[in-house]
Amino acid sequence: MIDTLDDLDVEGTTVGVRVDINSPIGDDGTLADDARLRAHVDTLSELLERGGRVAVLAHQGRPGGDDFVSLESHAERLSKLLERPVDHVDTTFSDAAREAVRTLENGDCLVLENTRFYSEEYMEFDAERAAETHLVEGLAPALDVYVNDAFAAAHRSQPSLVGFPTVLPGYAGRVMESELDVLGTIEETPEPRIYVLGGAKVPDSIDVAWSVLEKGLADHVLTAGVVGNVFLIADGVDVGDASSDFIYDQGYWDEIDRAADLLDAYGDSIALPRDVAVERDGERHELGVNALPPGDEEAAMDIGSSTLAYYERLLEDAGTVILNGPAGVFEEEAFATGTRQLYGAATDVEMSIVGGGDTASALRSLGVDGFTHVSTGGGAALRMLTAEPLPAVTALQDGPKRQQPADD
Ligand SMILES: Nc1ncnc2c1ncn2[C@@H]1O[C@H](COP(=O)(O)OP(=O)(O)OP(=O)(O)O)[C@@H](O)[C@H]1O
Ligand SMILES: O=C(O)[C@H](O)COP(=O)(O)O
Repeated sequence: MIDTLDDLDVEGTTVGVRVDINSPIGDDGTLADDARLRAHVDTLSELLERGGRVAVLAHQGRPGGDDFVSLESHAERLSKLLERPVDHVDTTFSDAAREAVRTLENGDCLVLENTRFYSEEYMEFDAERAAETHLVEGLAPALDVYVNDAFAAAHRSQPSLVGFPTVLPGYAGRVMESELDVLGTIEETPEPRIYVLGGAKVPDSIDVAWSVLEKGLADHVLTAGVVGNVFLIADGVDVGDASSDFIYDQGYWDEIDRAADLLDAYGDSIALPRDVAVERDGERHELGVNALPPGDEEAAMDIGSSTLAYYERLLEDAGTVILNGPAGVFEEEAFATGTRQLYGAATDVEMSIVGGGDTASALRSLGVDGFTHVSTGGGAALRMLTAEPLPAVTALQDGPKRQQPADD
């Protein structure tokens, strides 16, 4: 059982709120897309309107990456979205950070610096050990309670996610609550249950396929995108040099053996593309798998229309469909057809769940909506869709194991 904001007496309480606003960053090093910030507006507004004193904690990027930047521009954007001043503090758990948190008044909000600027935050710990990190020991004394709204990072067992709820009373924010409501009950969703696995994260998709087929969660797994191409190769189809080289370059060659093992074990439940679309003379051109391989330069960029018809027929009988990753290179209009149509057909299923933040923004750009639930998380949603526990959720469930360090 996890406490939510309904269980929290907010007025006058200093709340550390972990959000996931890890976002695309432009060439100038500032925020380029605010979709993830918008997702947390309900939680933050509610806490502020109820008289909370809010210190926002978040990570941005990974060390060494171009998107590993300060949260200053995130704070500026949050200020506009929340329609109130939101200060940015350029440290996370120093004296200055604690002082800024302690001087918050009811209804005030500040953003602490990128948690991953400190090396401990890029490590995975068990919850007890995470509670002993500099970040948690340094900041917890200035907080009364901890709210975790960062569903999209909940598959990480990093200090800001599992350490704070070990020393402070922990609550799920509104994003976390709604994600858990839907994704935490995947085993109870209407059957038959179909998983559609597309996109380019082949190892993750094969992990999901193994897990959901082994556990009997999936009645069918439909493959598309690069995942579909890997399954075609595993089934003995020559998808051509261009697609094979792409799979090899991504380091996914070993995945073909894993896909073949999966076909041996659960072949009857796994659907493979029956045709693919390539670019020929500058246009979309469809080829049945029997007509493969295509020309040397022609990559399989989308599923074709007979695959779509086949998958749509399977979806007609589904009670629940869970989708992750696009069916093709949706960024190019000629190859967006598979994603638009397949995801469109999924909206007619009684329960339709989309896992994966990037897929969600792709769907918005393609004008497809009407799903039962679109998750804010990529890796976290995938893990939940296999009915595996998430460390940050377990830490909230377990509750504080010991007293928070004393305020000085
Ligand atoms: N047949 C294909 N060949 C090459 N690239 C493909 C093909 N099908 C899909 N893609 C690419 O896959 C990418 C998206 O895959 P990915 O697995 O990262 O999905 P995602 O929705 O971004 O996942 P998440 O939200 O979990 O990050 C897109 O950029 C798309 O162009
Ligand atoms: O974007 C995400 O999936 C989350 O913010 C987690 O980020 P990470 O994969 O860098 O831990």
